Amino acid sequence: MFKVLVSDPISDLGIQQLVDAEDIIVDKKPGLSEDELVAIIGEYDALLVRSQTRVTARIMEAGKLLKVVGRAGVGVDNIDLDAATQRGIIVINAPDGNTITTCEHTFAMMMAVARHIPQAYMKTVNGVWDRKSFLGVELRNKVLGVLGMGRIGSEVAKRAKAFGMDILGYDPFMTEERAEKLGIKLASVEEIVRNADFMTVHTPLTPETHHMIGKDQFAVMKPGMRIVNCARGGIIDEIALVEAIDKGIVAGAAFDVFEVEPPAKDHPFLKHPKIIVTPHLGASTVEAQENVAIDVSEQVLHILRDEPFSNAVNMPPIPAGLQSKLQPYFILGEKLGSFISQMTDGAVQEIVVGYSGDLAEVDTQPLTRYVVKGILSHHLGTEQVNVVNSMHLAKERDVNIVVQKSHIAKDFTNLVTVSLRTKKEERTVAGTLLTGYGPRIVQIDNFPVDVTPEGNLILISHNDKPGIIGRVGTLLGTNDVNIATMQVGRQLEGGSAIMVLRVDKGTPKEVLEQLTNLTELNTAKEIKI
Ligand SMILES: NC(=O)C1=CN([C@@H]2O[C@H](COP(=O)(O)OP(=O)(O)OC[C@H]3O[C@@H](n4cnc5c(N)ncnc54)[C@H](O)[C@@H]3O)[C@@H](O)[C@H]2O)C=CC1
Ligand SMILES: O=C(O)C(=O)COP(=O)(O)O
Repeated sequence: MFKVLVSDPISDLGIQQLVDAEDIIVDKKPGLSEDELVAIIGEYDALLVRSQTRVTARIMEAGKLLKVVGRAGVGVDNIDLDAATQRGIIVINAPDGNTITTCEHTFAMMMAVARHIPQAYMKTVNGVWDRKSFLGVELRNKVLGVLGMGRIGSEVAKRAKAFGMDILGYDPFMTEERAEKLGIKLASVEEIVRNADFMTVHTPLTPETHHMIGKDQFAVMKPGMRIVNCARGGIIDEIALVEAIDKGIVAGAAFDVFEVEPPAKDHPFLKHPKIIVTPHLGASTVEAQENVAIDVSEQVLHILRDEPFSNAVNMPPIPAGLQSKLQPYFILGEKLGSFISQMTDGAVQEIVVGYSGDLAEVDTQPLTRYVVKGILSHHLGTEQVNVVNSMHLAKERDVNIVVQKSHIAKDFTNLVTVSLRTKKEERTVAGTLLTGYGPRIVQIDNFPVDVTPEGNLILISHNDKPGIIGRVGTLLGTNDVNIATMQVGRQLEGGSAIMVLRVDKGTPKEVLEQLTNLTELNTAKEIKI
């Protein structure tokens, strides 16, 4: 049974699939403080949030069972991603569900600031019939600057065209072709600031976008500009904006978000006649809330059930086509990692992963994470290591990871080779996926073998001399260790050789020691997969 904690107001309909799932218990406890969350998070496998809950390192530290933090929305700036990655907690968001809703709120704000709607409403309901103070402007034929041309920015641009606006867009990832398709002109921040009549921001808040519109930009801004921020507080410098309005540079501003939320009671925006505000309502429609909750619940279910999932924020995304191609190899990669780490002595210094054949053609980075997970799990424990933090944990321990690719895979269509270098030795295993048979280890060091990496194994290195197999069999038999299968590999008759035995249960330490005392037997290691 998995326990899911919902700590922000999230659509009931959206999380219904979690509530209905037989293996899930959902607890809804919105509005908890950090201390309250720390006190209870230990019993939960998943945490679902919106933007109110700050998911801090302390909360994740206390979340001993926590596998996933699901954000029912886009921005994850309320979640300590580094802490999550270090602890192997997957953070997912729901990036598509609130795009249109937030785009529409942006237009509501743009129209409202152009026509002074909130100010006019206040006067009217207070009994003042004032038709002189609220002369507005049209959107038609105006230049709209859009900073951040992602999902929301692009939708804003499309709709702005219907209003007859000319659009200047800035986004470091925007290509000329895409700009042309959207019917907008690419421009720099400075060009937008100097030329736009309206400006709207749709970037995440990052060190790069923090105060990207500040004193310097207001100094060269086209007088009379109107500014909308439905993205994140802090992209526009709040103090510099108030100054720019008071100097007559900016004609008006509409903000849905603040540098600190909720803003202090004496925040300069709250009483300013030319600034209109909403309390972070960009994503607040029935439709968007259902969409994001459905999306995030679906992925949380996949993660808890160990199924393929999407929208992880602290892991590079795997395109769907690649995911289906690599998926069968994930188990092979992890088993190879586990196998080699158990057969190698000493602290790991370097991992070399080789991909040959068809695998050389694709992005194998996700698969490398599984190999590294398999290796590190042996040393750090399976609870501590997963595909989110495996590369991070390796880096933290100064383990060098080298990936090599070759189109030639000897006798196999695909081959994954893993070499481990420690202070003491360097060992290698190679494996492949046999259609219909699953993962196979086909090489251990220089010895060709055919081993199914599963269950209790004993890896023996010995000299290829008559009688050795019999002696091993007798010793194990005497100690009640039943051999299920046996594989022997050698390169030269009479030379060094290896034996891989699958046995029905774990082999006691004393029996392994007795094995190494047999004549012509060099080492014996237990490997559990
Ligand atoms: N007010 C609200 O309730 C809501 C706010 N948001 C916020 O809106 C923002 C945009 O959301 P989406 O469009 O869904 O995200 P997105 O990821 O699709 O788009 C963000 C775009 O910003 C661009 N970008 C990043 N750094 C930049 C920089 N330095 N200069 C210019 N562009 C830069 C990216 O290349 C990307 O295209 C996010 O911050 C999100 O959290 C989203 C939904 C609701
Ligand atoms: O999705 C986002 O980034 C938002 O800002 C929406 O926030 P909310 O879920 O309404 O608290």
